[in-house]
Amino acid sequence: MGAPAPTPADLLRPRGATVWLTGLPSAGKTTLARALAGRLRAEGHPVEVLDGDEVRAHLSAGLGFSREDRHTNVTRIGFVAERLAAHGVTVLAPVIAPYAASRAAVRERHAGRGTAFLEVHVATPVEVCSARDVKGLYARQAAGEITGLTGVDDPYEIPADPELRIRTRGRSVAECTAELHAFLTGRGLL
Ligand SMILES: Nc1ncnc2c1ncn2[C@@H]1O[C@H](COP(=O)(O)OS(=O)(=O)O)[C@@H](OP(=O)(O)O)[C@H]1O
Ligand SMILES: Nc1ncnc2c1ncn2[C@@H]1O[C@H](COP(=O)(O)OP(=O)(O)O)[C@@H](O)[C@H]1O
Repeated sequence: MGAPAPTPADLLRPRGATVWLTGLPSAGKTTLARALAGRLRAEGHPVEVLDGDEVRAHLSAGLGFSREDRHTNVTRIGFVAERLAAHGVTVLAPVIAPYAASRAAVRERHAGRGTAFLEVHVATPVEVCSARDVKGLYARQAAGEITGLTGVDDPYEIPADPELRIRTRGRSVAECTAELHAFLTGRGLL
C-alpha cells in the first residue's frame, strides 16, 4: 500500500530543512548564511543559523580541531539541526565539516527521519580564502603560529555530489544569496 494522501493539515505544515554550508575558512559560509537568514525571516520563515564558531562556544565547548573532535562537532550540530528542521525550521549550518564521513552521517540521520537535508558546497578556492583571511588564520598558519588549518595543512574533502556548489569568487554576496534562495525555492522548501 502506498503512503496515505496528505491531509489539509499536512499541506499547511511548514517544510523545514537543514541547509549545510560546507567549505574552507573564509569561503563565505557565515556571510551567506546570515544574508539568506535575513531574507527568509523577512519573508516570514522560521530560521535558525547554527554557526560553527558559535556552537563551539556552547554545545561543543572544549572540542578542538582533531579529526575526532571535528566529527563530534559536526554530528552534534547535525543532531540539533535535524530536530529543528523536523519542526518546520529552515536551519542554516555554516560549518566547515571537512570530512565526507561526518557529512554522510548527518545526511543519513536526516534521511532516516524523513527530514530534508541539502549540502551546499561554498566552493571558494583556497587562494581566495587566504586573501580574504577574515580571522587572520591563514596568516597565523603561514607564520607558524598555528597548525592544522583546514585546506592548508589539514584535510578538506571536497563534496563529491552536493545538492549545490556555489562559487563566490568574483561574485557579490547579493548574487550568491539570490542563487541560494532560488535553489531552495526550486526544491519546494520556501
Ligand atoms: N585549525 C583550524 N581549522 C579550521 N578552522 C579553525 C581552526 N582554528 C580555528 N578555526 C576557526 O573555527 C571555525 C571552524 O569551526 P567549525 O566548527 O566550522 O569546524 S569543523 O566543522 O568542526 O571542522 C572556523 O570558522 P570559519 O572561518 O567561519 O569557517 C575558524 O574560524
Ligand atoms: N560572493 C561572496 N559570498 C560570500 N562572501 C563573500 C563573497 N564575496 C566576498 N565575500 C567576503 O568573504 C568573506 C567570507 O567570510 P565568512 O563568511 O566569515 O567565511 P566563512 O564563514 O566561510 O569562514 C567575508 O568578508 C565576505 O564579505
